[in-house]
Amino acid sequence: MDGKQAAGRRAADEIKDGMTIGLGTGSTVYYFLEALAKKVANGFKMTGVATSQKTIDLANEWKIPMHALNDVAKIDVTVDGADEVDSKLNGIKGGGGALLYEKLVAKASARRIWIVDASKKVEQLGAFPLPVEVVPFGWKHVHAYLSEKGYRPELRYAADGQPYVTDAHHYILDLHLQSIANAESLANELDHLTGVVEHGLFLGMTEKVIIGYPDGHTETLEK
Ligand SMILES: O=C[C@H](O)[C@H](O)[C@H](O)COP(=O)(O)O
Repeated sequence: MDGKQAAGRRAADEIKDGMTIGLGTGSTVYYFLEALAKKVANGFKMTGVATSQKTIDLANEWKIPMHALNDVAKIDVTVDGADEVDSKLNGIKGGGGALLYEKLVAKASARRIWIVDASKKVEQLGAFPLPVEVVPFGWKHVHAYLSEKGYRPELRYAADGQPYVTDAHHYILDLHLQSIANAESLANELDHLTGVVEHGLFLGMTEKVIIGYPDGHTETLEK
């Protein structure tokens, strides 16, 4: 077992029969979905709302019942991964490119739980490159602006050498900041920048973080 598996399995214990559950994206969420699929196979009733095409594909393969976000009135709890988490439960997400749909699903959720391994715990956010989702039209001008600000943006590429395209058909600029002194102010700046659709700063957007360790034990941080 690794830390991701421990956290993913532990999060499945939080799910109650009849819930509508936001399903995050990534390699840690994979283990949560695996545990959820076992519950469903044993007769557990639930509805999932996915945050990416990758998660829809996995859920379909594992016969987890799904609805689109527009088809549910509310989500009881969302379980998602994160790339970095600080002690105030603020985080960076979007390493897998799913930040926009993840933020939409998180905002529609009554409760949010993040599942991570211990490597994701940080003193200060920013060593992980901050993903910024931008519209392809004129993206070079947004890149130039962010460069001038000293944010060291880098266009994300896919394995085929083409720009990485998100599920919502946007590009991603990863900001190589090293550390973020004032996350609120940076989030506010990015929120108001024309051409930016969303960014990976998730501030005050989770109530619980489950940290998994290689020996299988977990630690929970709560607000
Ligand atoms: O866009 C991807 C998501 O924000 C993921 O939840 C995040 O990148 C963590 O992924 P993983 O669990 O694979 O490290």
